[in-house]
Amino acid sequence: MQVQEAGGSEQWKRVKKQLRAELGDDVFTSWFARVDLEEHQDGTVRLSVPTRFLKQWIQNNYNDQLMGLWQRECDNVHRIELTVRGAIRPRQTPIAKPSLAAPQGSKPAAAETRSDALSDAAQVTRAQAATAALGRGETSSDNARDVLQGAALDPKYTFETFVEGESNNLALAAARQVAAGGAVTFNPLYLHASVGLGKTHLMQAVAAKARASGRKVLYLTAEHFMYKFVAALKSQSALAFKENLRTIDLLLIDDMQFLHGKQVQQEFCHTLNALIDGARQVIVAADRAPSELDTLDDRVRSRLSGGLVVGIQEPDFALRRNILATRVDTARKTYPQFDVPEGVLDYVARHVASSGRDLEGALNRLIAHNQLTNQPITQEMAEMTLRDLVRSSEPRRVKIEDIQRVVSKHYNVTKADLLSARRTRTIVRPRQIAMYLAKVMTPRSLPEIGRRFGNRDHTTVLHAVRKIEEMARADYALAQELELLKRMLDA
Ligand SMILES: Nc1ncnc2c1ncn2[C@@H]1O[C@H](COP(=O)(O)OP(=O)(O)OP(=O)(O)O)[C@@H](O)[C@H]1O
Repeated sequence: MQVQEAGGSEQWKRVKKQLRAELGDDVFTSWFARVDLEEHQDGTVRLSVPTRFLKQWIQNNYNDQLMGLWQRECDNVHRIELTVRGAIRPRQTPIAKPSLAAPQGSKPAAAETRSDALSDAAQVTRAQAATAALGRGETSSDNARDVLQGAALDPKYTFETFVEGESNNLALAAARQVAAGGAVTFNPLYLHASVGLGKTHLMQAVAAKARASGRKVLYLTAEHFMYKFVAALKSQSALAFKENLRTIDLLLIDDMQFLHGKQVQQEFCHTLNALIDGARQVIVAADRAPSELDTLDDRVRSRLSGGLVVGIQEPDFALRRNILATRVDTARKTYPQFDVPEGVLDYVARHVASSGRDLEGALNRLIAHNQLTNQPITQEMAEMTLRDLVRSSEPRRVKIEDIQRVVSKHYNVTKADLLSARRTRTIVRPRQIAMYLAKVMTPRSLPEIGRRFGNRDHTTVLHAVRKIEEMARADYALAQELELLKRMLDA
């Protein structure tokens, strides 16, 4: 057996110096400040760390880097071994005297056994106590513990109040399954949608349900996560922060698009890996698909895409109408006299088309108007009260004539064909598309659109709008074509 190579501590010093240069002070301090060299013998470098968590973390995330740096120092190194120091073992001088060198594995094995007898919770407490004992003060351990508190949940956001529609049914089903617990199947679950389409509502519904069933849940926005992480780094309690995160059963990160900063992303990725590898559930929500999160590091993006990615589309008329009806029912619990005629609900659902948030805003405005003026809610009152909202939700100021011109040119039919009663397929489809575009791109009502398309009934227009919405959901090429037409009209 080869005895301890002289100069190991010098080598370890250089390895640490290089690690610090490569990782930066903050990351180096949070992971490597408490790593000691125990032995360097027979090509094996034995390092010790204070907790099992730290051992696993370094093994999972920094093993190759450590190996590379050691091999630069000494090319016979072929193995890095990490062991957990016992809680009360006095710190040893890194290099044992040659005559005292223990047989390979004997001491670390004992240390490991002692440490394994301690629960994870005890280790976390110990890490925090150690941090405090190092004179880093109350704030560091407070910060670390504080991470588990997460952001407050809005009691309104439950599965019961979430309205299902074609644009969100897959996301809802996945969220329900995750909330129910059991075997972890989609991990991470990644929900994406543009603003106000119900991501936060669904995330919080999952969090509330999982928490009620006794699971340890942490719901944070990405900004919140960054803030906590940076605060932990500043107070030098990053290790306890990460150890605490590791005890979570379900981690939910909202508004992922706001996660910035290389170091924070790196740490988030490590946390993600640790949780997923430990079969803990992670749910992430963002305003776009992972592939479009261009501020994110490739590794984070790829890990995020590795579970189930589900988009929530814009609500169709039926869903908007149902969301409104549900909201009216809820409002009636507080204002029993609140009454919204069906026609007004249709009007709001048709004209406030962009998101759940806008629908809610529109309804709140009707309630306020009704309460403050005692005026009943009528079509006229709604049109007046929601004037600016309807106008601002009009995506663009496009004229029906422009739509007819662009569509007829694109599909090679005449405008007269579009307005005619002819029912050949080559004319029916472009006509329906033109009516659909008139609905989504102009503020015109269905009867008015009908009139402008050869005096058709408003139900014919409604049928065309639904038909095209339905086809575009199933047919990606058609959805693309509609986008193209919209862009041409928008130019
Ligand atoms: N399907 C739905 N059923 C009931 N309410 C909904 C639905 N979709 C959206 N909402 C409501 O619309 C509002 C906005 O939704 P939410 O905050 O969840 O959107 P978001 O996608 O997280 O948007 P942002 O990215 O802007 O945060 C909330 O009040 C929510 O309850």
